[in-house]
Amino acid sequence: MDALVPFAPDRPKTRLSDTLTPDERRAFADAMLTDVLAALRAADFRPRLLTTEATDRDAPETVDERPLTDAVNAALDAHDLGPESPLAVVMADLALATPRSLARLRGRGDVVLAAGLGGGTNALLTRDPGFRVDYHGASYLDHLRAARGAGATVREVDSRLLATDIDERGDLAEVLVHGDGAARDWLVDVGFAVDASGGRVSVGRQA
Ligand SMILES: Nc1nc2c(ncn2[C@@H]2O[C@H](COP(=O)(O)OP(=O)(O)OP(=O)(O)O)[C@@H](O)[C@H]2O)c(=O)[nH]1
Ligand SMILES: C[C@H](OP(=O)(O)O)C(=O)O
Repeated sequence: MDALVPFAPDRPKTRLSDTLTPDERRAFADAMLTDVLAALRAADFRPRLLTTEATDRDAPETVDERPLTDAVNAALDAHDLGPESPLAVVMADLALATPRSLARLRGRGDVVLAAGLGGGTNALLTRDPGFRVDYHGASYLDHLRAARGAGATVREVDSRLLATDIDERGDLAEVLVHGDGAARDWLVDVGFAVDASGGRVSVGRQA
């Protein structure tokens, strides 16, 4: 089963600008991508990168410089969607995604949606030839509406691991606490650690 992984390596993770330098943000985004590709493969998906610039990854890739929604919809146009040929779309910043959580995308339903915290759509799978995406904003609600409007049956996947996209400084604590892959290793290597000294969990960095 094919899984499209959108990836924008040129200026990634701008919401982490207060915490990581541009080079570090690129390296961290790359480490998260490593984890997502590994988890997809372990869940028997065939990952395919949809990237804004060429990468040297060992995965097939389409380079498309258009904004996210246009690029994903072009990939949906090009895929012969149907019950026997679904396409998943899984974001590259799901550092906690496990094979088991990703496998839930295969559930029944013409359109299967895994929400992100904050209203986004971190992962989906469609078998419906008429469904198209509209990312950013409350895209989860937009996707629910679009799928129902197209007469598709919808299944929602309620998964903490898929809901946790890593966008902001506070999200790094989730990676340090729950992650066990390249993204967590990268954070530890550059000096990040969980700081629970104030009774609440945050992240600190050693100089
Ligand atoms: N192909 C493609 N992927 C994108 C684009 N914008 C974002 N992505 C990817 O889509 C996923 C979700 O991205 P966001 O969290 O919205 O954006 P981001 O660039 O990672 O982070 P911010 O700059 O903080 O918004 C990540 O896997 C990004 O790499 C785009 O224009 N084209
Ligand atoms: C791609 C976008 O991600 P967010 O900007 O919500 O992290 C969305 O899920 O619509």
